[in-house]
Amino acid sequence: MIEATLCFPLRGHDAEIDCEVLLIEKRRGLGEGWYNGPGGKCEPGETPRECAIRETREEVGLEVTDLEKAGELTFLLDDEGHTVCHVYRTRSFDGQPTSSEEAHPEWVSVGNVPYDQMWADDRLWLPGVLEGKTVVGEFRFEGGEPLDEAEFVDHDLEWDVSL
Ligand SMILES: COc1nc(N)nc2c1ncn2[C@H]1C[C@H](O)[C@@H](COP(=O)(O)OP(=O)(O)OP(=O)(O)O)O1
Repeated sequence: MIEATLCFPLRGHDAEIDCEVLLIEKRRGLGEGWYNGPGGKCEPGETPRECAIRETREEVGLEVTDLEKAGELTFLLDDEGHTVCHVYRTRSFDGQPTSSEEAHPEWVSVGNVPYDQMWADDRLWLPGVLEGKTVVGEFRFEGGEPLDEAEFVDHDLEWDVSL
């Protein structure tokens, strides 16, 4: 199974109206053309936390620290484990987000996240993660590779878990 990460840098106050999340518009690879958090696949010997920090640096040039684990998501494709994705959020970072070949960054109000331009599962778990909750989820897709062309069919979620 692929091990991957997502990192959601946050800025502003906790109130939904003031708080913004850094999303990327993915420019290549899985989920190309959709919005997501910075992230990617773990390299051999790398912890998920190290991966989230490296991917955020490589994709948008931001040095994130004090990552808080917010979720563990398993994506199944045709009943087989495809990807386990470790989700982090943080309010600590240095630098200004800049575009790379992989990603175009954009600060978005947490009340205005473009779920209609994101993976179909995101609207189920990302709002809670942006509110500060923790989640473990399993999401089933059908229709064969690649995952971003498969159909999202079903899910299970457990909130406020210890990660
Ligand atoms: C199935 O639902 C998904 N939802 C969300 N929000 N994100 C997902 C989903 N499935 C995969 N992802 C994430 C996990 C990774 O952050 C990216 C995919 O990363 P990619 O395959 O592009 O990995 P990289 O290491 O960045 O790419 P290279 O191999 O080109 O270096 O999507």
